[in-house]
Amino acid sequence: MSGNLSGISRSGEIFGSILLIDPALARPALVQHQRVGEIHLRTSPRFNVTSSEIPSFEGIVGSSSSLSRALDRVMTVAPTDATVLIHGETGTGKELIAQAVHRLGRRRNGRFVRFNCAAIPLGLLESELFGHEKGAFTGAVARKIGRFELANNGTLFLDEIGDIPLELQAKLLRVLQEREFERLGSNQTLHVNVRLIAASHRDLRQMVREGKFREDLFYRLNIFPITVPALRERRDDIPALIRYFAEDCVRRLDRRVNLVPLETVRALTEYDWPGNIRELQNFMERSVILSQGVELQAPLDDLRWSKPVNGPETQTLSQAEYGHILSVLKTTNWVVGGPAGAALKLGLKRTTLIGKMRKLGLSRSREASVQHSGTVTNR
Ligand SMILES: Nc1ncnc2c1ncn2[C@@H]1O[C@H](COP(=O)(O)OP(=O)(O)OP(=O)(O)O)[C@@H](O)[C@H]1O
Repeated sequence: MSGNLSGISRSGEIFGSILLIDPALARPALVQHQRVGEIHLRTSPRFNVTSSEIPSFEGIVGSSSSLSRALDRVMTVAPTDATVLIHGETGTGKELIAQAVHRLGRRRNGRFVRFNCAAIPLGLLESELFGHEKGAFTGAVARKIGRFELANNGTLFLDEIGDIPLELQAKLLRVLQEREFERLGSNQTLHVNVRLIAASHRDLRQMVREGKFREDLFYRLNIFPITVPALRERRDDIPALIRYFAEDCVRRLDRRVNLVPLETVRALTEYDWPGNIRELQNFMERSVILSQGVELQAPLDDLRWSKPVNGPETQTLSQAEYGHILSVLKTTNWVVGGPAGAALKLGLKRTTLIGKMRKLGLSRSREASVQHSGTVTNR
């Protein structure tokens, strides 16, 4: 049987009885439909693996039909070595899907090299991907091995591929087609054997129509597309994710929480989660930290951020921080790093700002989806 079932059993012992192994799919399927109820957490060290109530496959929690469709596609494509293009909003788990494709494929013993192409200036991006020779440009004090070389005989996961400038797309196409490239500042052609998995929250087809993405590259990438559904399109998965993140945080942070009350589960299941699973994960961590007793005290008021409001309200510090960072990002047209980027304007390092944005669930796609759904924010 293939698939990672480590989340279900421990020391050969099966906990609980609500999981079935679907022999056709070789992964756990939940027998009964998730119902919304209070959640009793299992946080004793005996359960320091994913507890049995949590349906998961390759570390991907959930059993909704839309997620199952995506996981079926993962299992179909993984052994083929084909290029995969993953589409989904920010925080939906695209990287987890990419890792599953790698682990279930022929290259599982090779490296999985991840690289995020977002908000990186052209020159730096080129040298990160393809490497450079010593002296190739000012500041190139030593030879640098690029991600393609690092991923040789393994998998390269290029996140936010829609952010690769047109100038570099031709070079990327050449590596995909000819499997060869040169380091910056070198005439020597290098040959690599890399499986590419690309991901984007943008509509690449639309970018092709707008002339922002090369059509030939799009078709070369779009051999096997996988769409990861937004969390609001798979609300059935929310209770399992609440349990998963709550149990993880309680153990990690050594807290006493053992119950998620019904009204909290209800509110979290109804909320739209524009930042998707990352936003839920961060929210659960915040909730566990804020909880004094055994019952989870979730700051449900924070969830009103993206809902219509009638009048001025007092902002929390996080809301104020979110609003300020957002307004600066708008002035830089969402450029984070570099001399014209938001990080410099805010007096932060690029990585610090990116970390803050992740923690706050602040992203361009979230803002776009909030505007798209016509909601008014109170930030
Ligand atoms: N189904 C899931 N089960 C458990 N954890 C998940 C699941 N999906 C996502 N996560 C967690 O949520 C966080 C965000 O996931 P991930 O980085 O894979 O999303 P992404 O779509 O690649 O985001 P981005 O577009 O911003 O790069 C990670 O910490 C990941 O482990």
